[in-house]
Amino acid sequence: MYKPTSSTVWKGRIDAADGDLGLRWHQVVKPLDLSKELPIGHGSYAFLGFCCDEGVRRNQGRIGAAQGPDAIRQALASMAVNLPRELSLYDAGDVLCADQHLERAQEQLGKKVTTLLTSGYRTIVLGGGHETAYGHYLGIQPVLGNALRLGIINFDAHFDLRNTSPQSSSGTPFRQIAIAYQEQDEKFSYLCLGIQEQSNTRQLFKTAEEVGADYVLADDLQFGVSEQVREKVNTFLGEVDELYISIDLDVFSVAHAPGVSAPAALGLQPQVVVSLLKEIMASGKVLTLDVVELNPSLDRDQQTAKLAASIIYQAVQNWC
Ligand SMILES: N=CN[C@@H](CCC(=O)O)C(=O)O
Ligand SMILES: [Mn+2]
Ligand SMILES: [Mn+2]
Repeated sequence: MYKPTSSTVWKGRIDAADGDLGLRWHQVVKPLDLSKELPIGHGSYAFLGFCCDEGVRRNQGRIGAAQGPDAIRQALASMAVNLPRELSLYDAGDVLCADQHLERAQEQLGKKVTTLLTSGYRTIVLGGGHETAYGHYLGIQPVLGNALRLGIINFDAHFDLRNTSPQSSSGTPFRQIAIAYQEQDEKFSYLCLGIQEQSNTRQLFKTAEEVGADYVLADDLQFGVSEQVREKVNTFLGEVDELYISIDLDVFSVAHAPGVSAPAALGLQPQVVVSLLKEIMASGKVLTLDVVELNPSLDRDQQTAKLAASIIYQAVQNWC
């Protein structure tokens, strides 16, 4: 169910003649074995893979996202090191989903996320289908003090608020979280950015309204970030104490992200997402982040994996 990362995945170009100034991420990432006692994180970044596409299978999608974490690592390997000096990168290995036991794998993911967060790391979970989000949330929840309000921002073409009956899947994580809030009689603070109108049924829009989900349509993000959208995001940021950011790669146009289960013909341009993401990361409220739904078997020349890696790079560079 858990395996520390293999050192062979972090490899890439070496600019030996440039010394420290020529370093890339594969030369500085350190392994972190979560089955042992952890050094204090001091705000360093820890990658944790969730090798799972059981939720995608249950959601009638195209499986292959279980191979996502290693494909993202390979693309991250060649990122240039421009990190603040005191911060380090760690790879905390992978949680695996065995024998279609999705719920067990999500619990395991949650435990590992809790361990990392309580030890002072900034977690970056590498999915996995979007079922990653419910496991991720299980790990965040115990870390929040009673007085702290969690906000969830999901960059996604889809609400992922499907009914959990007959079973949970990659289409249900935010419904599962909404139910958890409802059971506690607390407000569910969820903002979904990049919704494709034609890919979400009237039932999903109705559920979004019922659970109090807010959203911005992809149509309203096609030509940059308007003042209206910026205001909506800033109002949301102002109402919460901690943020969980989830980035489903199918929010991007298929021209940029072909390697996903459900590609979006009218998806977003990467630069629009990056500019919003930078502002959100700079809020000082981001606790943890995931990037999900990469299916390397559907990718084209690592295009989607490289986009995932570039998004993670931008998140790290702008994480305050
Ligand atoms: N993770 C969510 N996936 C989408 C899939 C849509 C599709 O298959 O077209 C959803 O459930 O809405
Ligand atoms: Mn999704
Ligand atoms: Mn999606």
